[in-house]
Amino acid sequence: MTRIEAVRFRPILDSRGNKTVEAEVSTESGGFGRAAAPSGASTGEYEAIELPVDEAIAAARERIAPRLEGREFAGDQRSVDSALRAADGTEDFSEVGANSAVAVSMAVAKAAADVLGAPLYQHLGGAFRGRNFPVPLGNVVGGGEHAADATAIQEFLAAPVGAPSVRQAVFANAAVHERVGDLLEERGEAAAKGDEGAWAPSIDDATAFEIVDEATSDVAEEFGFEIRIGLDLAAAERYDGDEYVFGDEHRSTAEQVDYVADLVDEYDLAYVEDPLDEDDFEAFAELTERVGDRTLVCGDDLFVTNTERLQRGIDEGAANSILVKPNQIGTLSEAFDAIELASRNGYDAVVSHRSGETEDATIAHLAVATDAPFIKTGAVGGERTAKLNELIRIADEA
Ligand SMILES: C=C(OP(=O)(O)O)C(=O)O
Ligand SMILES: [Mg+2]
Repeated sequence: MTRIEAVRFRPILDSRGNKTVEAEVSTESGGFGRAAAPSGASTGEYEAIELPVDEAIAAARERIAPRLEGREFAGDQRSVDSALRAADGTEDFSEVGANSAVAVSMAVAKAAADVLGAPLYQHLGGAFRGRNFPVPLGNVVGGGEHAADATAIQEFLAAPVGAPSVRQAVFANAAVHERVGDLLEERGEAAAKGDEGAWAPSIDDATAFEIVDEATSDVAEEFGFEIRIGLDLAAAERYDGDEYVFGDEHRSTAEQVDYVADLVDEYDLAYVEDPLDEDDFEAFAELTERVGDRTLVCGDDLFVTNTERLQRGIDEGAANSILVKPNQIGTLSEAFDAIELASRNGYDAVVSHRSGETEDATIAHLAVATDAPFIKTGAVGGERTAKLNELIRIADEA
């Protein structure tokens, strides 16, 4: 296995036009990997810390590069990720920035795959991976922290659970997105797009449900397989410490549980992410008890890809699914650990993009490498299709 020779950093643009960290890793044998950190807008309180980009890069040059260059082997991802932890020395990567750490962690994995001459998913997951593909959850209408003056619920997702292939699932989500656009136009609702490429019309959540329900039914009929609806309520952003405030609606915690449980039944939801506040394991557990047999109750801000928080959730029955965002925790090894802990305990992992993204397609490989049952990475837009098209390519070649 080959030693890391050099680690370089530069600021590049993300999809919101903000600066983000790109890392490049080269190995003594000529292997090369490049990766970039994504960035959230509706970030969880317990996520690893994203530092201002120039600060993160300066810290990484000073603290990360010397610990890896000439010392670590590219193929030994766990040792590399431990070195990143040691270079930082905090629990939350607040010294070097989770943005620097995750960019390096992913770039090292790509360099190691390059050395092997194997696709990244195979380096990460082994020779027997590449047969199963995640169901892509496609954001078709949204607001919340991702768009101003749009729906209160952050993401309305198409969930093509009946698709016979990942390619058909990806195309179906794009078709739902297009159909939603047509329906909005028919209603005279001019709509811009939010950060993830979803339509961001100035309509209330009830109207969005009508439109997404119609669009998913139309496209399901056209494609000939089942397409359900999922949601990311991003409820921590809507909880004021006393009530949930979604548009004009104010709800107590008990009312929020009732509201989401009713939505699950009314719209046959396949998936509800962050339906409740990130500190309220108990209310999560109550909702999961009520609807967990027929829908995925997924923790994003609740778990922040952190195995300690996930273990607490498992112990308390708080959910049955976890969102996995490598930059929430800072290393690929720890994202892997979260997925493994989840699957050992019957939790479905949903590997996820962030609202601020780049062309980096690592998460597509991560999902295939871990046999994750779902991936959430938008429906349209170049930084989203980078991952979706990568899935199609992997499926083609695998
Ligand atoms: C992808 C999401 O958004 P962000 O990256 O803004 O946290 C999410 O909340 O699931
Ligand atoms: Mg979320």
